[in-house]
Amino acid sequence: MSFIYQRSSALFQEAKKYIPGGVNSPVRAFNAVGGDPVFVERAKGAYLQTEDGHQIIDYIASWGPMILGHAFEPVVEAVIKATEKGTSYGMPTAIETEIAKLAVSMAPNVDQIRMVNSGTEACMSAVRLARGYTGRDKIIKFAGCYHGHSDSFLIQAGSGAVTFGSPNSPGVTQGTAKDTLLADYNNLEQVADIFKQNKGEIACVIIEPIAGNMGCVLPKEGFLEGIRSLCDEHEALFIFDEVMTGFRLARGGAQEITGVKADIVTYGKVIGGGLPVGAFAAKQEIMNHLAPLGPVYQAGTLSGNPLAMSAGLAMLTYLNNNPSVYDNLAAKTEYLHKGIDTVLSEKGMDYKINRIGSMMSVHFTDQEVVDFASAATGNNEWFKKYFHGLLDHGIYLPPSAFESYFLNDALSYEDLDKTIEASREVVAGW
Ligand SMILES: Cc1ncc(COP(=O)(O)O)c(C=O)c1O
Ligand SMILES: N[C@H](C=O)CCC(=O)O
Repeated sequence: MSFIYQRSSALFQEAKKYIPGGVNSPVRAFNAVGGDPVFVERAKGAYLQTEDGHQIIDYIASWGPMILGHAFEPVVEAVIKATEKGTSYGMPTAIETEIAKLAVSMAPNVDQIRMVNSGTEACMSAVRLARGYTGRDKIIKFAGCYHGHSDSFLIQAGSGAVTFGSPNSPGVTQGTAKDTLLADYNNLEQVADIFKQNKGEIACVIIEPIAGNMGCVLPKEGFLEGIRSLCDEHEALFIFDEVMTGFRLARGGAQEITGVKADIVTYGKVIGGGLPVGAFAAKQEIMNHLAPLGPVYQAGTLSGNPLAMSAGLAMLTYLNNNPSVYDNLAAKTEYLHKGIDTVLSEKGMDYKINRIGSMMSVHFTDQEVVDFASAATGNNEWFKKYFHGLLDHGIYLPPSAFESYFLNDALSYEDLDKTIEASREVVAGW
């Protein structure tokens, strides 16, 4: 079987005339896997309907937000209802407090939350808040972690930045770059060394507590706990970037799963129910430093937009009332993991599969994938063949090895079996 994407290719050619590279976010362009991207016409549940009329199984869920599947009824209804009342006011609304109250009741260790429009904004604002709070400039980040495209983070960044070979983007000034100090994921000694060499200068450590932008990479036991202690010892703040993991891995995200407390937590994706939302949250004592209460300025014309808040509220309400979703998702992800594991091991291939909750990634390498360097040992030719092979069978995986799969609750075991069988057929000929 081979799906044809003629209309997608034509649409891509047209798009390239008016949009740089034909896309509004680089990873969509398929540069890492070759070929033309698939254009989507609509989506429902676990399936994307392509512009060529094919129904394909979706494993990216809009890069995470669509945890309950596409066009989830309660979210769609909430957005329609909100739209009928008006699309933006630039004035406070009751729904902003409603979603804030619910979000802080689900997330551990935070009292208040501020809504923004993207994960990038959330992380950028969280770091500014940490700098304003501590009166220090330097931050520590980890190679292969992606915190959006704000200047301070485009230093050895993961996701599209590394996929496109510019983890350190031109346009980021030396002045900005010098304040971002780098460590390897899962290397606590390096973090301790950086603290030692920059005594009294580190404002914060920002991390994906469970990483999803170099594939899915899990923290080793003691790693996050060790950073927590270092931050306490040096009076620096610990920022968990939970843009991917927040409300996805558990009601309380990675903080709940790891048991490690962050000082500031950033959110995105699921919290917006598929609309453009980001957020950052902390204890009141830290949040009091934000304008209009404190001197750290942060703002947004469309922040707390009523459509976005309605979508987010419907999504969080469902997840809060149906915690079994998380167990179901974890069971489905484990099933897929085991199925692909069997196929690849029977074939005698070098591979590693990392998984937690509803996130996983397949790495074509013989090394344990624990940081960016080990993720980069993956055989990209195999990755491309695997990606296109599955796409030919109507299965859409993330089009880069430096991304995670995101499973959604609408996926059936039949969909998972189809994916496993397709994997078997794809690698059979290798
Ligand atoms: C962990 C993480 N942080 C931040 C971001 C930035 O979010 P956005 O793309 O909404 O700006 C992303 C995704 O892009 C992400 O995965
Ligand atoms: N890894 C990124 C977000 O999670 C991928 C989405 C994008 O950059 O468009």
